[in-house]
Amino acid sequence: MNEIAITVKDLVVRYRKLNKFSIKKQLLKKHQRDKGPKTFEAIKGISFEVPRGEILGIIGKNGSGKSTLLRTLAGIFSADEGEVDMHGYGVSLLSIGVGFQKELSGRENIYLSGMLLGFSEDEIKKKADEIIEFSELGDFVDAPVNTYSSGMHSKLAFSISAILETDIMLVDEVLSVGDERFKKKSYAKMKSLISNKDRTVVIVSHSLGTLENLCTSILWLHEGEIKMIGEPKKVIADYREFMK
Ligand SMILES: Nc1ncnc2c1ncn2[C@@H]1O[C@H](COP(=O)(O)OP(=O)(O)OP(=O)(O)O)[C@@H](O)[C@H]1O
Repeated sequence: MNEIAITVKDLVVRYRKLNKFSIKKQLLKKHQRDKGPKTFEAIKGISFEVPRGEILGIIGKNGSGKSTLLRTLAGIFSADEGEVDMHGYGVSLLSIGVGFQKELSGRENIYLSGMLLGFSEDEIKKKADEIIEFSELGDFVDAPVNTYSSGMHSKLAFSISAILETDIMLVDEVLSVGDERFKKKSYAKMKSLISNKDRTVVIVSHSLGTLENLCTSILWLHEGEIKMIGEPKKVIADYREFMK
């Protein structure tokens, strides 16, 4: 089966650079004209394809563009140039710190996130108890999310995406969510989600050992460009050598 789940073609993603605000300059009324380009290119025209069922790991040093790429695949950022095609598959992003309405309760956010992922209210209702149980939030599930600790926040985020399974799962560094026990539990859950041969997974992580175990292919991103893509052992070995 050689079906393609994700196509990325000549993708460019830019951030707008904010003018630095300086109180000192304001006070001295010294306005300096901002020189140089107004945008920063985080992804510089990359192309690759992910076949259905593949588990693609993305590695690269800090600031190389991994999260930017993942968020573009998730549709949170849009391409400034080029294109991203998820071929009509349902996509969810497992990530810490995105997507909750903080004044709403955990339970309300389960419904909201589920609907944003394209599930019906009935489908979410059927899975809600399982999500709450997996998240270990207990009664806190009915408290506003802005009262949660960061650990509770990420446990809920993980549980929603992990229980409401989608065809394509994008995973951003959540392999280390919560305390030791939850970490083990979420890793096991990830493994079972990944083991579904129809599911396509893209994982961003700095845990090279974990990626080598989980992934069928690795993409090494370097300063917004693809340095290497291919067999996990080979790419990770070269990356380790490079990072020495
Ligand atoms: N909101 C933003 N505005 C401007 N520049 C940004 C913004 N977010 C990220 N960048 C820049 O884009 C580049 C890529 O960032 P990104 O977060 O994608 O890197 P990363 O590979 O995920 O890094 P890390 O391993 O540290 O998580 C970095 O140079 C970063 O400074």
